[in-house]
Amino acid sequence: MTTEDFKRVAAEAALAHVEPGMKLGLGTGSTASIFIELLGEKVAQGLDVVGVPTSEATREIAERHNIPLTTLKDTPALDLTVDGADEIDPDLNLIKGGGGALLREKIVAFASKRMIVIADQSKLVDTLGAFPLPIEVVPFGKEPTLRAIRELIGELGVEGDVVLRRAEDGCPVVTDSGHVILDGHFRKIHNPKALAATLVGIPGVVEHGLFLDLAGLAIIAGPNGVQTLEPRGRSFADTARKIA
Ligand SMILES: O=C[C@H](O)[C@H](O)[C@H](O)COP(=O)(O)O
Repeated sequence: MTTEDFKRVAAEAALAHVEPGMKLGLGTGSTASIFIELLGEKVAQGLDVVGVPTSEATREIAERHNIPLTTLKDTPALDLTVDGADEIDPDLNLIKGGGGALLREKIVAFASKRMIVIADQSKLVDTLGAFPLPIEVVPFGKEPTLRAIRELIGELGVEGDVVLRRAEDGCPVVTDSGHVILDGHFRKIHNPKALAATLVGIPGVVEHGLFLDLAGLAIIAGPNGVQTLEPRGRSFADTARKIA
């Protein structure tokens, strides 16, 4: 089986958690896209759900599969978000944003009672950080923002450089919300909470790709089949967030 097959197996397993009437957060990326495609098949068979896309790319995919969509304005509280990740640690802390959708992904996950992360086994890590950490910043003043990030993470003892993400044509990648992305090549993030707190305190930083205490269940597929992981010491049921 290929990585694509594993992604499909994980996405299929996540479908079992979708119930009629649910309001869903629809993730972004290749794994989430497979989930959306499979969800579309269920919708075609009569499943009644509504979704909030986490990116314009996901909106297009969901529309193509005739999944009814809503907005956080009309539907501010969601039942479940299903999304992929770039890295997943044993506490189900995540790095997300490899595709640049981290801001909307985090807003949607935070508006959801529960979040399931789906992935192939290669995304499991002991310590986050081998995947560059995306940091979404306002274009205005991105140079001093970058300098401040370098300086303050240095004080935290986090090593590695932070670089502006560019597209193939050399231009900065611009997110759906009109921001740019800095990628932090930290190799190992030993204290994700401290790093997250430092980053959000820097003017110009809109969001970062550390998703801490958001995922309640990881569905991981690999050569040995599907494994489900819960955050250490908590069951998926306990992770339900109290939202309006
Ligand atoms: O911005 C992109 C998202 O955070 C994706 O969920 C993440 O990059 C994983 O994508 P994929 O399933 O394609 O590996």
